[in-house]
Amino acid sequence: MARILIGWASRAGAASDIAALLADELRALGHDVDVADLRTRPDASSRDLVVLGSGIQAGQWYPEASAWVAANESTLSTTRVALFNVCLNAAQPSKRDESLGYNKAVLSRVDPVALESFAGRYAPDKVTWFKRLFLRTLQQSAQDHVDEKAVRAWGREIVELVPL
Ligand SMILES: Cc1cc2nc3c(=O)[nH]c(=O)nc-3n(C[C@H](O)[C@H](O)[C@H](O)COP(=O)(O)O)c2cc1C
Repeated sequence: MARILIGWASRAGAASDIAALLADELRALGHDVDVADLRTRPDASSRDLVVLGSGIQAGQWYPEASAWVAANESTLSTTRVALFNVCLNAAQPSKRDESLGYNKAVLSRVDPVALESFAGRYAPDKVTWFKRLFLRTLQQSAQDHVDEKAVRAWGREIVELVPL
């Protein structure tokens, strides 16, 4: 049984839903899983695997996720880490490199065993007027691409990387 922390940062709920799906999958495999909003500054120590995920705005992880990674850099350097982001570009296979590229800033601080980008959702009612203006320039309408099967499959993949 592995001790696993899944930390997430979310605005529209896609990254937190994905974190919950991963937790469900890993618990079903018999692992000990804590799931935490990174704003609560969870403890990274004594974990066999730390899974970190953030939604993306303007090509960046959310600030609380980047801040938590910076604050825990030294613990993470001796821990197996898997990273994922959640964005709309990931819904388009032709934009996979761009989507994975949104993890770049975090990669300067951690060396993950796995890296993923999941397709998220856009819910206009969860976005402020000012940010909707930004998105309109990207021509986005309401959409939900969260793919439960893909998320659960990645969960099974990353736990295989933990020697037991
Ligand atoms: C203001 C704003 C900026 C965004 N910028 C990007 C972007 O640069 N690239 C992208 O692929 N998706 C972008 N998105 C889409 C989000 O990444 C998507 O809604 C994702 O589901 C967010 O994760 P969350 O639901 O956990 O907050 C943006 C969304 C908003 C509201």
